[in-house]
Amino acid sequence: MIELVDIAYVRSGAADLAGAVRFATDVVGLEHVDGGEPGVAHLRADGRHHCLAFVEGASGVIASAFAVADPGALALAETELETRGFTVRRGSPEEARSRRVGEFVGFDDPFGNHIELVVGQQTLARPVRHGRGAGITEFGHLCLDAPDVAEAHRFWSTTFNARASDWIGDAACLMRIDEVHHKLAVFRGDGPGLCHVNFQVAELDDVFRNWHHLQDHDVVIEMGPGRHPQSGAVFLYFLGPEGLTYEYSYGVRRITDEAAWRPRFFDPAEPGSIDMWLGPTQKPLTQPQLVPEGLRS
Ligand SMILES: CC(C)c1ccc(C(=O)O)c(O)c1O
Ligand SMILES: [Fe+2]
Repeated sequence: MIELVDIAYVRSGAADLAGAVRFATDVVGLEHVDGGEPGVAHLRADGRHHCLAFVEGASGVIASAFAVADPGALALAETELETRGFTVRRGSPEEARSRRVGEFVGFDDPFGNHIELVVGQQTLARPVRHGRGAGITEFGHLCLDAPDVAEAHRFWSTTFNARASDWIGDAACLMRIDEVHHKLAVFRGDGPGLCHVNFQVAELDDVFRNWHHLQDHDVVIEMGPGRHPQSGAVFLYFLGPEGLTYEYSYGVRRITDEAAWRPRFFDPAEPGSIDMWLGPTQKPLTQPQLVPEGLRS
């Protein structure tokens, strides 16, 4: 069993690199950390050097990365994945530099999502210079697509230390690797992909202020503001360039009594199972079946 200690970053292709960076800073509120690396832009939300990297090229996710504890744990993870039949590739020193990590390995999960395991992700001591005062405090979670959510859970919970916190039928599984209700989610999709990246904000007011800001700037709101019954967080999903969906959320649950927590099963057809406030979906999050019938717009 490989122990993931945190999420690290998402690396994504951007056909219009400047446009993707402009949106991530001026609209989302991330910091552009100028690394002087042509064709690569690093975006920062918290102490991590970056949690999102755009690489000039075809749009779409390149890798989703998780941290393991140390180089010994990474070497063991490499062996374990190979024993389980995965083809694992060690990143070159140059690739590691671009990711601001000490070392990393990459492999494809059973559905074709490219995953990187990293050690020594760089921390920046200075405060985040937010592109806009959106209230972002942290890179909250990443959500992958997979055609079979139960199978994806089996993979993440047997190969790794991920535990199901809650299920939304066979449409989604929310998994924790520490006390936070989920840092990894899997959402049913036709194939592999990145469903969304989540950023936590400091206050409830930030969600609503951001909602107005996004509307004022003609950003496509995909869902929200609403409240997820799973994590209890107030959320807002919106669409950025390159097809990347962002989520702001406030107030995610922490599971502090590990032994007492039992995953719950929410029926996606039941009103309120995604949004306790029963809000409409302006643009469905890829999968219309997630939105209860009658609430679909
Ligand atoms: C609809 C998606 C998969 C979802 C569901 C619930 C939560 C939450 O409880 O916070 C999310 O963050 C989601 O992205
Ligand atoms: Fe989410």
